[in-house]
Amino acid sequence: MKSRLCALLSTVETFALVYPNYRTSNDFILTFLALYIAQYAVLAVYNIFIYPFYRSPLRHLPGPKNGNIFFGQTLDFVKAEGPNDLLLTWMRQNPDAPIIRYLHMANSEWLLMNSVQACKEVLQTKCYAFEKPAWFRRVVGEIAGVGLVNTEGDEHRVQRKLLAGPFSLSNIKRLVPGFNDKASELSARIVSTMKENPDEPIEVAKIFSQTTLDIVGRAALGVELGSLSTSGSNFSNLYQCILDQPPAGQVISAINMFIPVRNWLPLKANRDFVHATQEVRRLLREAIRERKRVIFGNWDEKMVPKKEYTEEEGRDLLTFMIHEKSEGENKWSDEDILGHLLNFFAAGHETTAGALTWALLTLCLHPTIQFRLRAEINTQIPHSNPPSYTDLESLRYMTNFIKEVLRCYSPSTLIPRTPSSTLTLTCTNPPTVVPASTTILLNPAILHFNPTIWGPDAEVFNPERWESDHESAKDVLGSRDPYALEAFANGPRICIGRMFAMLEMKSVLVELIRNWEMNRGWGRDGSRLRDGEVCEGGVEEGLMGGVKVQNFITLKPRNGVWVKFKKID
Ligand code: HEM
Repeated sequence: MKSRLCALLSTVETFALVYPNYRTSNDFILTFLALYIAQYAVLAVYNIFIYPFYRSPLRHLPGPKNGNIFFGQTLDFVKAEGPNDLLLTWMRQNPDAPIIRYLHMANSEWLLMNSVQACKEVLQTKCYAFEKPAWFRRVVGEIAGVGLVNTEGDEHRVQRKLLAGPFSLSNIKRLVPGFNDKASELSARIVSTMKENPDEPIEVAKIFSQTTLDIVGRAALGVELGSLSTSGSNFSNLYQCILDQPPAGQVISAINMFIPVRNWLPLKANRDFVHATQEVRRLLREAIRERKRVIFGNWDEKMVPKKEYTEEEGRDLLTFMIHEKSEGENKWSDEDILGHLLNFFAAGHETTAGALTWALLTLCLHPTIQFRLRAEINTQIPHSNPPSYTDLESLRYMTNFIKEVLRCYSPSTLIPRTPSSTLTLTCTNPPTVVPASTTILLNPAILHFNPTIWGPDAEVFNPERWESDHESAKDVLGSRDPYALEAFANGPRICIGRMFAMLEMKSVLVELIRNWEMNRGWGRDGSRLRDGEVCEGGVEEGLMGGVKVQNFITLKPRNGVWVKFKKID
């Protein structure tokens, strides 16, 4: 926009200045370039140093005023310990402000939605007036491809409606035996690891990541990826390379958000990342082609799908998509299907693994909660068989526990949007006019820890707050609003896999809590305890118990979470 305006102005001015005394075409080119550069520089100075401080309609909103003269708060974000730290500080300074404004790179304005009403307006009432920003689409697109996560407007509505089928409750219920199988495999993995070192703690973030990758693999592709059982499985190695980048890779990814450097930077960290994303795509393309061949048989024959892939009961997501969208006017290409598969893998695996990791951290920090969950499981599911869907749904305290984990440790930290044209947000008084392309940020943690929504104990882990008759419920009515829990976002773009994730987490936790007593295997600084060492910890350690988080786009432990397992006879 800026460059087009400058080009237009410079062309008009060049004609006005050069045409009356025209000598050579060089006069035109040089004059145009000089005018263009000068005007671009003036406009840039205005946008960076004048507009945000003296002209912007957003400049009166509350928020930090101590940013760098050019980078705004960007450097503070880079230096922060974790992804939520700065945002939480601003929320604590302005708990009642529906919107907090801060400045990013080149003093671009960002608005943080800090009330239930503000989030509702962005995610529900005006959902389709907002889009995901270009930089976010670029970052997510590298990992999650182009599918539901990245589409907008009517296209999103149509895709969402179609995918609602495989993600419906009746379909998700069928996946419970698969979740249980993987949960038992996880237990077996703990047993085998303990055979080598019976008293050593085990790092759980990695094994949860392998477990959830296998679960999505089975649900999406109908295949066994073997991440949990085979150390060094190809698929899990590739995802590890994509999601667990070395520091150099993380810096490149951060730069790539704003300046697209990915395709030409000849550094090893970058080459490894690019190779891994391409290899995942190649494997999935192969899976799509192979499945089409199996479903439709030889292309020369009449296209009769094989029976096992047409029956509702047996369909995984890939089969569903091929079957529903291989014909008709708006049929999906292999690349469309690939985009959705990448979405499911990226959106459904690290998030759930993160939530399970934090769940284990809290079980170690609160032995009484662990005890109560075990008692509930033993009462509600007295048989030792794997739990059915009904068994899992009967666990009320477990449901509250998982909701509280998602509240206190939301794996997603970044839900950004941008208005496609100037619009007004009515959650403030007076209403706030938001210019097109301003970045709007929803961060679940700032909503989840806001004392005006959750009460004075907002930063305390307490599953009981989810009980309908809990004593504080009447005082903190805001917490009863469905929009007060933002871990899965809300509105028409709410996480399509939330029922999948809830059942998957319950299945894994039932297996672990039933069979294992779990204790803290990390010290006060979050590092692994060595043989015989114990750490008592204490309340002053707060929600994290000394475990440090990575400054990343999901909430991840920096050095893992170390847990000591003891088999229950
Ligand atoms: C604890 C686990 C999970 C959490 C915390 C989580 C969180 C989220 C959030 C916050 C969004 C909204 C993002 C946005 O609008 O910018 C989202 C969307 C999405 N999630 Fe999840 N998710 C989880 C599990 C899953 C699973 C298991 C799957 C699939 C197997 C999945 C698939 C998706 C997809 C496809 C979208 C895009 C929906 C749309 O735009 O319509 N998620 N998730």
